[in-house]
Amino acid sequence: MSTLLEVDSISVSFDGFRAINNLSLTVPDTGLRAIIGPNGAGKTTFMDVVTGKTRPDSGRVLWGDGAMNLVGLSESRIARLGLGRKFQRPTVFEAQSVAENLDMALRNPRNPFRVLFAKRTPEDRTRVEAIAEEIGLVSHLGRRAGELSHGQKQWLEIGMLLAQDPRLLLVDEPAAGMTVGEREHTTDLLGRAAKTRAVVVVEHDMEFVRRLDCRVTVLHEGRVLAEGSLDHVTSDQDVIDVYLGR
Ligand SMILES: Nc1ncnc2c1ncn2[C@@H]1O[C@H](COP(=O)(O)OP(=O)(O)OP(=O)(O)O)[C@@H](O)[C@H]1O
Repeated sequence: MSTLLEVDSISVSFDGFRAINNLSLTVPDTGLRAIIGPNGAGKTTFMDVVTGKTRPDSGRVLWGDGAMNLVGLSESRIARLGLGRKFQRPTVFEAQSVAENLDMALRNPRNPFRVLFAKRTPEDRTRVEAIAEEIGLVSHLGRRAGELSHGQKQWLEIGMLLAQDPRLLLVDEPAAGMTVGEREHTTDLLGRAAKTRAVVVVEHDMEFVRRLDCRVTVLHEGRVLAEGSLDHVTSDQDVIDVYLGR
């Protein structure tokens, strides 16, 4: 395993308030990582910096074998390098079928001419089915996305990101609003996706993080408070104090 992403000493201030304070962390090229932290810990700002939405005041975000610095690159350029971001709310094309949503995602990113001129090839169809299988929606391929449950829409959107074959998938609170069964399915799905790429899950829900069974980074006031297994970080006195609001 080698390092895919290295966040090196980044700081972000909003009107003099330090949302991220000299934060450093590394993400290997495969496997799951959870980032947790109380409200205002800087989780969203962290994702915004990595994806190019927010430019840090200082620090570097290094990517891939060549340690390319992503700071200053546009969001679309960073996405094309292989960084996919799943926002909290599902954004799928509700009027289109599950298959059409996956198909569009498959054709969309790298080559716009392909989207304009290409017919759907047998390979595309096979790939759509493989992704539907992976996200557990193979029996729903013909359904309109708008008819899916909240959890199914989230899986579809994850599938649309997987169609673009990202090297890193950043997922914001995937378990929010899901039933227990949907959460289990989501854990399995993310675990499978992380076998061949890095998956970083930003989450509030400790139970969900426990099921992910992965290394956890706890953020607080814009810095890393603790890192390790969930058992390790939840027995850390600083983490206990922060979570109990002491
Ligand atoms: N655009 C902004 N302008 C001013 N302050 C901001 C801005 N964005 C974030 N902040 C502040 O920076 C801090 C970190 O916010 P951030 O949204 O990154 O935390 P978070 O861990 O994602 O919190 P939550 O779990 O509530 O979403 C907070 O105190 C927040 O109020």
